[in-house]
Amino acid sequence: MEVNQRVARISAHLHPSNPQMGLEHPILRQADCRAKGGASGFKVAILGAAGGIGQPLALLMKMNPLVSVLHLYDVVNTPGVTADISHMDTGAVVRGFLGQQQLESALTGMDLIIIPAGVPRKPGMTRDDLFNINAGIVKTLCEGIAKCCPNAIVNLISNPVNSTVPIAAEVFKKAGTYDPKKLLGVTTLDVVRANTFVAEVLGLDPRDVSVPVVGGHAGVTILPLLSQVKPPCSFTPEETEYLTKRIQDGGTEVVQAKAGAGSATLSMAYAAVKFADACLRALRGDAGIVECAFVASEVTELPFFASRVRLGRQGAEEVYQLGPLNEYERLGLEKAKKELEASIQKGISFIKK
Ligand SMILES: NC(=O)C1=CN([C@@H]2O[C@H](COP(=O)(O)OP(=O)(O)OC[C@H]3O[C@@H](n4cnc5c(N)ncnc54)[C@H](O)[C@@H]3O)[C@@H](O)[C@H]2O)C=CC1
Ligand SMILES: O=C([O-])CC(=O)C(=O)O
Repeated sequence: MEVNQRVARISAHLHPSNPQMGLEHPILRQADCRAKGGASGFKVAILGAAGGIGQPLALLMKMNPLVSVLHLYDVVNTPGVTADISHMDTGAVVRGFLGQQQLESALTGMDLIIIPAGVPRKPGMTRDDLFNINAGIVKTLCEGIAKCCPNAIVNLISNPVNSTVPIAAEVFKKAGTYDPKKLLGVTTLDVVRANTFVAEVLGLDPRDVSVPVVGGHAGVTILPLLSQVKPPCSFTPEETEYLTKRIQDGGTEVVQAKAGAGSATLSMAYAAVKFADACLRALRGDAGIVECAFVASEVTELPFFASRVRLGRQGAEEVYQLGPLNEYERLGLEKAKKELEASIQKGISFIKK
């Protein structure tokens, strides 16, 4: 076949959102290459991929050997981010999608959807102050998921997580696609921080420390269970107070340090990849994978709660009880539940109203 004919044929097969489209490469076009791509592994989409979390998250997911196809969706800047990341010499094939009209193409066929879309906090704001903007964004994205990939596992990062997870659940219920096991609010950053701060106090390597963090993802709803730290250890009342507060205020610490330039992005991308990788290993069939996440729950009287969950092919296949709490943690739990109840209700009402 003449090169010109071949290029014409291949151009017709290029995805309309391919960021390479319009770039005139000499003689050989991208789709003209012999690589098949996506032969084995999972298909992952990041929604909000051009943002502060989205970009490093995309970078790290492109490095994950379990990912065969990586879709990057945002309402701005995905062509540049996609072109950039697609040059990394790792296995995943990267495709970019820009704007609402390409949302369905971005979602179709995906196994795992990670959502860091939405506005971040500025100093003086609570996560709940983001509700008015982010609730609508999460609703639209979840409507797309219900339509195009209703069986995908969803990792929801957008704040306020305590309300956006109930919003997503209501959207899926309305569409008749809700599977509570597959909707997971990402609270891994709380665990990552807790491991780091506890390791600092104990003089250990953070990689050797595991702290369960339960409840939710905002202020007092973030409840580290310091009585259940592994390796087993004990804390003075002062250490307990310091650690609990620092873990609960970890997000605000970063928001203040960034002084108006957003909230945690790099540590969040790290945490999101840690969690997404656990979900992918579970999808592959690995046994014994346990992570904390904000999920539909019967652990308390609230319909959603963060606790340790066992991940499997279906998502959060088992939600673990909290285990024995000390007096400090019991008091913390009561405070957490009060605030959580209102945030969950706010999310549900946003869709039901
Ligand atoms: N769960 C957690 O532990 C954490 C959650 N977050 C939350 O993650 C969210 C994102 O934070 P950043 O990346 O720092 O914000 P950012 O503003 O840097 O990026 C957000 C991205 O979302 C995109 N976006 C806006 N509307 C969209 C839509 N309708 N569809 C797709 N994309 C859309 C924006 O264009 C932007 O690229 C915030 O809500 C933040 O509060 C942040 C840190 C930790
Ligand atoms: O604090 C924020 O707004 C972002 C966030 O959720 C975190 O860093 O934990």
